[in-house]
Amino acid sequence: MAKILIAEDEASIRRVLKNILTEEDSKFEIFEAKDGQEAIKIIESEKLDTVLCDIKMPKKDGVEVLSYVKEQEIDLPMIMISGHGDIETAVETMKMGAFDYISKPPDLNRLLNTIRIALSHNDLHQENKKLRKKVSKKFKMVGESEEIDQIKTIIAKVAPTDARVLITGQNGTGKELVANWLHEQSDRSKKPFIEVNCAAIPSELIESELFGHVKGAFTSANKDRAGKFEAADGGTLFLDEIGDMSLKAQAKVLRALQEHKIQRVGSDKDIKVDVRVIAATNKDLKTEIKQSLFREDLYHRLAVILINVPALKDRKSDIPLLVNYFLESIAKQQGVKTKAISGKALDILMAHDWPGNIRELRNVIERLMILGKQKIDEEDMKLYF
Ligand SMILES: Nc1ncnc2c1ncn2[C@@H]1O[C@H](COP(=O)(O)OP(=O)(O)OP(=O)(O)O)[C@@H](O)[C@H]1O
Repeated sequence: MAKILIAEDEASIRRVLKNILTEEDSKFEIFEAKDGQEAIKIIESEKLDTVLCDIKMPKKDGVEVLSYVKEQEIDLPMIMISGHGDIETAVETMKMGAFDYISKPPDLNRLLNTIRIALSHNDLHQENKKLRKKVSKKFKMVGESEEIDQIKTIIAKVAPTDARVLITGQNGTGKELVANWLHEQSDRSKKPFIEVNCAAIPSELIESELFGHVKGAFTSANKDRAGKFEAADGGTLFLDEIGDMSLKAQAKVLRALQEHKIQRVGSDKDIKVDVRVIAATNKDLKTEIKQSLFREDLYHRLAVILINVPALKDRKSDIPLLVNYFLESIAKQQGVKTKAISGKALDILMAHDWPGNIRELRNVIERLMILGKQKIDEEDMKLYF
């Protein structure tokens, strides 16, 4: 069953379009949005097959909705509807990647034809689309604060280059998300993104984990094994919690970065690797360097570009958006109806300092989705604050 969104501010046109579409196929599931903001919400929460999108709309116009779809890399054919005055804009939207545009008043045959083609385009791209959805959903970066905007701008500039990036920030702020975005927006996106959590691997195993080993290198090495550097060849290696890496492993990573070569543990054979390294830490590496716990030369190799992801308490204006996003995404995950939240309950969330940052916020919302009332209120909040 195809899901179609009609984004149009004029109720009468919405009604006409809806009638045309349901007459064409009673199995079409039609969604309606009366402005661009609503359209984006529906695009985020529904697996749509196509959108009929008016160019002139309040709040966010059709061009902004299209930009959103493109920025988020959502594979969704956008059919733009243009009025008299905005044919030129309609042509512009085609350049931006709109699927097609039709003029108002829409010609019935052309409208239905365009929708048919858009839907068959979807069939062809089904597999691809599923993959994309997975990516865009998993890596969605919600937030409109200046801080998040700045991070998105840096990512867009840095991602296509091979520059190494060091991401700093407290736990749960979204460092891994930033690393994922850098990979997804780079030319390496079709190649692997390999993550190593340096804090979770015992120091005696980290070298073998990163560089692999040959049979007999140590007692339990009963066969040759490639490490993460080799696994990430052509792609991106994300070294999370790099501040926890042993000095010995740091020396080896430094060599790998300088020479683009590694050696498996127990072997002196060089293996060439083409890997972009992105590292993250919640530690202050400058202090670690002073205490001789982190190599300064490695720091300079890693921190070509520095991205600091701010704590949630320093960008509280993003909380309402994040709350809505988590309410909807968790509801979808659990296959239940989403919940509303009262103004007072939201005030309580805004007043909290979120030491566990976005991860903590997500957990609280998840619990509220299970235990809270259909409209989450102050009473429900008493469970947590
Ligand atoms: N801007 C955001 N929009 C939506 N979800 C976010 C955002 N930032 C973080 N998240 C979500 O919050 C959780 C924590 O983020 P992430 O794992 O990237 O943080 P981190 O800084 O790498 O944490 P740690 O240092 O503990 O590894 C994840 O589920 C992530 O998807």
